[in-house]
Amino acid sequence: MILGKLITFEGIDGAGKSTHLAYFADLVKARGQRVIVTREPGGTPLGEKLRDLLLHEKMHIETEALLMFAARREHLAQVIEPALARGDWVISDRFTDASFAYQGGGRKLAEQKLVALEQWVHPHLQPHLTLLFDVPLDVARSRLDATRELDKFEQEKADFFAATREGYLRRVEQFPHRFRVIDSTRPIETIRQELRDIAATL
Ligand SMILES: Nc1ncnc2c1ncn2[C@@H]1O[C@H](COP(=O)(O)OP(=O)(O)O)[C@@H](O)[C@H]1O
Ligand SMILES: Cc1cn([C@H]2C[C@H](O)[C@@H](COP(=O)(O)OP(=O)(O)O)O2)c(=O)[nH]c1=O
Repeated sequence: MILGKLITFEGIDGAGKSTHLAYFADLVKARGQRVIVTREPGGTPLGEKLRDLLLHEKMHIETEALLMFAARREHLAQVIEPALARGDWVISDRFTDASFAYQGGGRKLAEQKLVALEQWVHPHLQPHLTLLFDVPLDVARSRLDATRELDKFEQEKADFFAATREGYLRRVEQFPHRFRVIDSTRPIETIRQELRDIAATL
């Protein structure tokens, strides 16, 4: 049974979603809600091992998609489903929309294969709310370059990220009721104000 809510954060690398995750979790906690903050790929000991492989090893695109969903299956079983059944809220740094955007959009894996995996791994569960942090590619790239050592995905070329961003925007068109697109080119404080407004409506 689902008593809690699943809220997911999405966006291309460098869009700014990690910057806002803890802030948003605190807003929800301040409303008296128990909150679990987690991430994908990862969120469990096995999932974190799979994350390490996914972010650093070269592999076939279908292997990549299958491992993303394998990590997700474990995450659902160990963390997300028990939390939602307790009535806790789960805020996840990425979930299945990332597979549609990165493996579907970026890597061009057939969408029907991803739909089949989604049907297998979580036929009934969808996020209650998904915040998509959206920025043009050049903004995301300059933010990434400024800060960190790049993993396998972050080393991809601009056309990969253009296709990934398009993949996310297609998901918004398909499921407009659960997405909020955040214009992440604005200053952090302006985005925080929008997050406060969103948290107040939950
Ligand atoms: N609205 C913003 N304006 C300016 N810089 C930002 C903004 N949001 C995030 N950043 C910076 O961009 C970089 C990438 O942000 P991060 O949250 O790690 O991205 P993501 O988790 O989406 O990959 C960080 O250095 C962060 O401080
Ligand atoms: C969940 C998920 C992530 N990814 C990718 C997107 C990211 O490039 C990478 C890890 O995500 P993320 O945790 O956002 O990386 P970082 O902490 O470095 O910002 O995994 C997929 O390709 N498919 C998926 O289903």
